[in-house]
Amino acid sequence: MGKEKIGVLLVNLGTPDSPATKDVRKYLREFLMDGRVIDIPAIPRFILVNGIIAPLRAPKSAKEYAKLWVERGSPLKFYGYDVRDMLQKSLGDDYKVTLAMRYQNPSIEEGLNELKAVNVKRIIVIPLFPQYASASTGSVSEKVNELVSKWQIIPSVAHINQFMDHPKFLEAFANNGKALMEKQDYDHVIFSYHGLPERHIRKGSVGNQCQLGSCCSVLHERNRYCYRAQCFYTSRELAKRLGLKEDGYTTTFQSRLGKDPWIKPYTDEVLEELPEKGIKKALVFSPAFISDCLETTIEVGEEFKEEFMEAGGEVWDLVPSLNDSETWIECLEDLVKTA
Ligand SMILES: C=CC1=C(C)c2cc3[nH]c(cc4nc(cc5[nH]c(cc1n2)c(C)c5CCC(=O)O)C(CCC(=O)O)=C4C)c(C)c3C=C
Ligand SMILES: [Fe+2]
Ligand SMILES: [Fe+2]
Repeated sequence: MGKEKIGVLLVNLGTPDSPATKDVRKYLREFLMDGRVIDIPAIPRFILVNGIIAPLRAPKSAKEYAKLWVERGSPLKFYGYDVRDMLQKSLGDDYKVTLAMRYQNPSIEEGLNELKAVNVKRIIVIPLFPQYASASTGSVSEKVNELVSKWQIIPSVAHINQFMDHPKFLEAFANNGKALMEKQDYDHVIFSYHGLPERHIRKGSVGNQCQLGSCCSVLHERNRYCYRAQCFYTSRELAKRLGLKEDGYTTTFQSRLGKDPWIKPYTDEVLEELPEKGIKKALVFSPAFISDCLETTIEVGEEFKEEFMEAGGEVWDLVPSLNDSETWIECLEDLVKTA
């Protein structure tokens, strides 16, 4: 009998199969029909997603995806494969590493089946989201549990549910920022995270103690899975590594969808006010994403840049994501080995 392996399942959010409107519509439908993403009852959700959001949004999003697409496809996916291969190489033959996407392809079912085929004795699931949110991390864990629970033999499964405080994660992002800071002086640094409806934070708040205000500026035992508090914590830790003073950076939230209030401050509102305060050269991090994707390259790198320039700004530089950096692979290796 060969030596039993440990399985590692890396899971990112997902991306359409192509930038064609029909594929983007299919992706949006699967994504937004997840009850952890649009958290309303299934029938109104079905009507909202299939009757309004997916048909209206798909053509516009498809144009954005066309700008993002390169010869190898969507960065979220091709960097995912590169990272899988690099991690497999550094972990060696005692492990089997697979990549999956929560929505579309390669599916979580395919990823798990690859691990089942080599009869892994244990599975370590790493949702590729630095900060915990029910809509991202929680959804991946729920899907993995649902699928594995149907297996005849259920292996032990460990879920890594956040890694925003891992020293290698912070070092990898800080290094990418420092490389730009060596070439250019910036007036201010913005840490722009994916947003969430405020309701999601309230629902996940232990004892309803989150007021969505300054309470999130301290991370402690009771709020340690508050997404907003984890984002502020990530900014503080990155700021320390970059040598920034408290007034040298701002934490903001982007990518609102729908009319409900999302967590504040909003990136687009903050950036418009910066030039009149004398902040004309901005460096922008997107530390909720481990690889370049639509929300970083297009939304931050192009759309926000245009808005900043129109408001009187001069420099708006996006820090590249972790992608296939060595320090990021070391972070993943350590997460696996200490799981
Ligand atoms: C960082 C983790 C993410 C959380 C939390 C999250 C929540 C969330 N997202 C939407 C709606 C959309 N997000 C879209 C793209 C997108 N979202 C994440 C990550 C998180 N989302 C990533 C990595 C991406 C990019 C994927 C890529 O292919 O590059 C989109 C699709 C793009 C668009 O049409 O603008 C939507 C829609 C909601 C509603 C939500 C929480 C409630
Ligand atoms: Fe999203
Ligand atoms: Fe909070």
